[in-house]
Amino acid sequence: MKIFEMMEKEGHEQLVFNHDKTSGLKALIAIHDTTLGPALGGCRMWPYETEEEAIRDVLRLSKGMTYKSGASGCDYGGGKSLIWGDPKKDKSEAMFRAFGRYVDCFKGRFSTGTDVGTTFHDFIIARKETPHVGALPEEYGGGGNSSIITAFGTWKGIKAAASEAFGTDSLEGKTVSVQGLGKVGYYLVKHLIEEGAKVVGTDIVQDHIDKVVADFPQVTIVKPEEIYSQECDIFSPNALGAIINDDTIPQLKCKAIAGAANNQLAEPRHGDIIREKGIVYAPDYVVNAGGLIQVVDEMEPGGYNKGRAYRKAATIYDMLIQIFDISRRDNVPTHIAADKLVEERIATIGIIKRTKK
Ligand SMILES: NC(=O)c1ccc[n+]([C@@H]2O[C@H](COP(=O)([O-])OP(=O)(O)OC[C@H]3O[C@@H](n4cnc5c(N)ncnc54)[C@H](O)[C@@H]3O)[C@@H](O)[C@H]2O)c1
Repeated sequence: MKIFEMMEKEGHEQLVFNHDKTSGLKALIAIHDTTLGPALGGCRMWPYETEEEAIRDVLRLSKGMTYKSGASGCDYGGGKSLIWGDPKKDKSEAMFRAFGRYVDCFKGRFSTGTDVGTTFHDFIIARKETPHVGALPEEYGGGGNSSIITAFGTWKGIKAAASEAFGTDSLEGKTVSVQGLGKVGYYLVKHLIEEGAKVVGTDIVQDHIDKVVADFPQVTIVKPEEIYSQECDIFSPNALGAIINDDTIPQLKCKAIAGAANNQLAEPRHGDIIREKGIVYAPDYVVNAGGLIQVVDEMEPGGYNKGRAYRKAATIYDMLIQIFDISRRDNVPTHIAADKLVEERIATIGIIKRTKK
């Protein structure tokens, strides 16, 4: 494995190995690009089989964060941290304090928070050693449950997709099929119903379905495998990744896709195929940026401000409108247009920063 070659190819700035003998901490911190601002990215804890697998993952995820931060309009770059271990049995106070001290060495050049395998409890501990952690509960100055703002941003994303597909962003009378009625799905359904949309929903957990139906009895529930073929205007994936694939695309009857689930396209070519079918795709990492916007707001001087965070999350709509314009301008699918938007932003802001020096 040639680490420098990999970093050069993908444009990474830094990869730092952190080890603490007392707690057994083995952590990697990757910084991809800091042109727009300090790097931001969650901390994943996972029992990787090999060191190589962990390095590849942290480099890949940190690059993804450059695009996610850039598309959210925030002045942050991309980074990621990773603790090599089993989140079920390897965690300790000492481990997260040691991790916090390593994060602190970056002096704000990198900030982190929860991801797969870590929870806010871990970062309440790390916070004792560094201020550069976010995604904290309200009583610790954070924004609390990020699913609520993610659902708000997703609703704005659905409206932007509707505007592109139907020439109006009103969802009144439109049918939206929602896959996944979990933490984000529940609050998304609330926004949709309040706007007068017809909602078709599905989940694999009966308790999650029951909660939605109890509060919004007008929602029609279908079996999980039936969600793709629903007669609807918009399909909103809020459960799993890779659900836009060779099996599901022929079933789709929608005119737009917009949802919070990460990595919805099984492969990039599926973005081209849905475009050819005339379906507007709102890129997932733009639609689901609400949680990231909340974490960024926690880092503002004076701390988290809910009104400001929601105003910022509402601009997910404007970002998507720009992406649809680039898609038309350059005749490319929207997932490519989203990457272009970020790359153009990095190029122009990079020049402005040089001019000011
Ligand atoms: N919560 C956030 O702030 C946030 C931020 C960015 C992205 N996301 C992404 O949004 C998606 C939803 O996040 P969440 O926090 O609501 O997670 P969640 O686990 O609370 O909800 C996911 C729901 O999908 C259901 N589900 C799983 N497999 C399914 C299937 N085959 N068919 C139908 N339903 C199925 C689950 O039972 C669950 O109710 C995830 O992909 C997540 O990565 C979430």
